[in-house]
Amino acid sequence: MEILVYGIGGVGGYFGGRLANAGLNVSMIARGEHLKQIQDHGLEVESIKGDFRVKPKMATSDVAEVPTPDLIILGIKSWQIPSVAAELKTIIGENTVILPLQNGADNYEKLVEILPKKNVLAGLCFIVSYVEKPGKIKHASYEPKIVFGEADNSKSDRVMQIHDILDEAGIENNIPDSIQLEIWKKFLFICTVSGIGGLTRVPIDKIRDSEYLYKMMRDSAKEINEIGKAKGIPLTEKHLEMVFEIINSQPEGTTASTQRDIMNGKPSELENFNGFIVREGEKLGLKTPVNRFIYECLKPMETEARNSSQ
Ligand SMILES: NC(=O)C1=CN([C@@H]2O[C@H](COP(=O)(O)OP(=O)(O)OC[C@H]3O[C@@H](n4cnc5c(N)ncnc54)[C@H](OP(=O)(O)O)[C@@H]3O)[C@@H](O)[C@H]2O)C=CC1
Ligand SMILES: CC(C)(CO)C(=O)C(=O)O
Repeated sequence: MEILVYGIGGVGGYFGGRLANAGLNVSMIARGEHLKQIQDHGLEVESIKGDFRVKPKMATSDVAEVPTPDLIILGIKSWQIPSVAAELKTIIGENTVILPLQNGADNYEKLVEILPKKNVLAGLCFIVSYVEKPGKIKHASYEPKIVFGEADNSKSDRVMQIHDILDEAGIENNIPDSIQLEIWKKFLFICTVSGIGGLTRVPIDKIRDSEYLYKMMRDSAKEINEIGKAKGIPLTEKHLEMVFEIINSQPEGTTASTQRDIMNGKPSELENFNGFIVREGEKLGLKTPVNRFIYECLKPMETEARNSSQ
């Protein structure tokens, strides 16, 4: 099986690295100094699950150079999906399967606006990892896991085959009964903590310590839950409570990856998180005042981050 991992950051680098290290045919799309280091010295992964260095079958910045992939794993940020999907359209084969691992609730929908539905799966992942320096990925904490499935949640031969490959590479994975519910459960958590975390610029324990901010976080989560429900996702009050159990059990100092991007003045997934909730609320006729407040407060900084990264 030919596997292409597009985007060798925290997520693509860890999971792509594990697959390559298991001896699978993995090609990697990276760029700049990171690509050069991977080409010259292989990809280094320092992980709480064991360190390794691996030479992928190919590392390039040009998708046209890679063999037609059977499986493409997307390790890019969610706002990069439209441009990357347009690029992939030129190289996929009849049976290529594309697996997105991004945070965000509408990555599948964005992909199928550009790519044939039959080529696209839905998915997400759990890990805390990042590019420590060009050529090196650091997996700092969290038991890594991929959750994925067909859009109709059928246990097709191809998802079972991917499940076997992930198992072979020692990557914990799960094909749930409803991938849409799993995506929204994670989104409910990540959107809740990232927006308010990015705005207050403090870790989760400091937000928990403030009665005012904790209530604001709950109100934000309630709005996200309502939007999900209105879109037909079987979210309930139980899911809201589960998210707050997770929030309440996070150790001191915890920040989410999107919150860190916001705090570091980098382009972030703000548009795909709180911005998405605001726009969906408008479409559905549901008010989202807390998410709008967070979004509008962070938007000028996001615009500046994007302008200065070009
Ligand atoms: N990191 C984490 O711990 C977790 C992240 N997630 C989610 O996973 C997704 C990916 O996040 P993460 O891995 O942290 O992001 P990173 O920024 O670490 O990785 C994205 C990578 O894609 C590369 N890339 C983007 N466009 C191109 C291109 N055209 N050509 C070549 N390379 C490209 C980037 O390169 P460059 O740096 O040059 O732009 C970067 O190396 C996000 O949706 C995030 O929310 C989910 C769970 C945990
Ligand atoms: C919450 C966590 C660490 C789980 O994978 C995550 O997705 C993120 O920080 O982006």
